[in-house]
Amino acid sequence: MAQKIAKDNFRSVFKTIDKDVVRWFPGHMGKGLKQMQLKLRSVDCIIEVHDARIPISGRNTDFKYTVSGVKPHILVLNKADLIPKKLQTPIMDKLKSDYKHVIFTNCKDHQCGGVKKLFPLTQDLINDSNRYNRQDEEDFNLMIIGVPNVGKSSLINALRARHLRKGKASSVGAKPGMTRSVLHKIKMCDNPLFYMLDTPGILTPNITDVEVGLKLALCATIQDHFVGETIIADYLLFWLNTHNHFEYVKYFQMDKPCDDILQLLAHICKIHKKILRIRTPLNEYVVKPHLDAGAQILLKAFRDASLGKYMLDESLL
Ligand SMILES: Nc1nc2c(ncn2[C@@H]2O[C@H](COP(=O)(O)OP(=O)(O)OP(=O)(O)O)[C@@H](O)[C@H]2O)c(=O)[nH]1
Repeated sequence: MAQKIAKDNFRSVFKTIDKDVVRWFPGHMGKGLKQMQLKLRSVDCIIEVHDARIPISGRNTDFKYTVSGVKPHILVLNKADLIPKKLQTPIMDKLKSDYKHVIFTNCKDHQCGGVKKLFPLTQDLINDSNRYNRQDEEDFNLMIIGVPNVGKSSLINALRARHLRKGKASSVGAKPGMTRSVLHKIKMCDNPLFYMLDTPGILTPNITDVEVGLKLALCATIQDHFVGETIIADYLLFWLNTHNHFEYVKYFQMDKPCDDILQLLAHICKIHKKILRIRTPLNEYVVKPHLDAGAQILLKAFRDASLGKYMLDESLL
């Protein structure tokens, strides 16, 4: 009840920023998309990876018209360990008109059922498809696509560990934009002979909806400093409050929920001792909370699920 009363005064709309804040489409992404299109003739199946925390928001719909269409296509929703498991079926139901084949994976766990299922499904879809110019080829080429930082390299490594017992072929990074070398061909499996074309993460060039852009930022598909840690943290607080997820109150040892990001960040700085000492022109020191450091702590707690497992598109199901 206390939470209900507090929430009545909270924001119901997030309206602080300009659309341009979430627009980020570096040159290498445009170049990458063109190179992917050129390689399509030699591809037998497309594996599109997306973040399971935003299964509906932020998928690059350009893929559908440019690199996909006639080829078998599987949507892999990775980082499934970060969302409540019970949401997997409703998500598949919601996506079924766009994607016939959806698999949930957790690349942190090589025994994960989704990683095990992926290649048998790929093989079935290729067998049932028209390979056009590639009918006589004995090897199968897969292309992995997706927006940055959704775990494409991690999935390649997990599949290679499973099918080839090999170590890392693709570098994994916590920051988006790690994979820039365009269209690396990587052996994935001997029998059947599968190769994977690794591609750089490509964001949709026109993020028209600010909330979609902020969800992409919250899931670290856009580098934090392009949007600003405090703005992303503010959106997280807004999202948690509007979806009645108040686990942060206990996690950050607060008395009650709050809707003011500066108040929350100041509190986090206090308990984590993130304080800045600033010298004044009069040679005196003032102390103030290191708000960016507080925002990073809050974002990290969301991203590693310490605050709880959340699926940011839950109201779209
Ligand atoms: N919790 C969790 N984290 C994951 C999973 N898969 C990948 N990660 C993490 O997500 C981050 C990005 O992983 P990458 O594999 O580098 O992602 P990518 O899509 O290749 O990134 P780009 O090269 O930027 O396009 C890393 O910090 C990984 O450890 C997963 O299934 N669960």
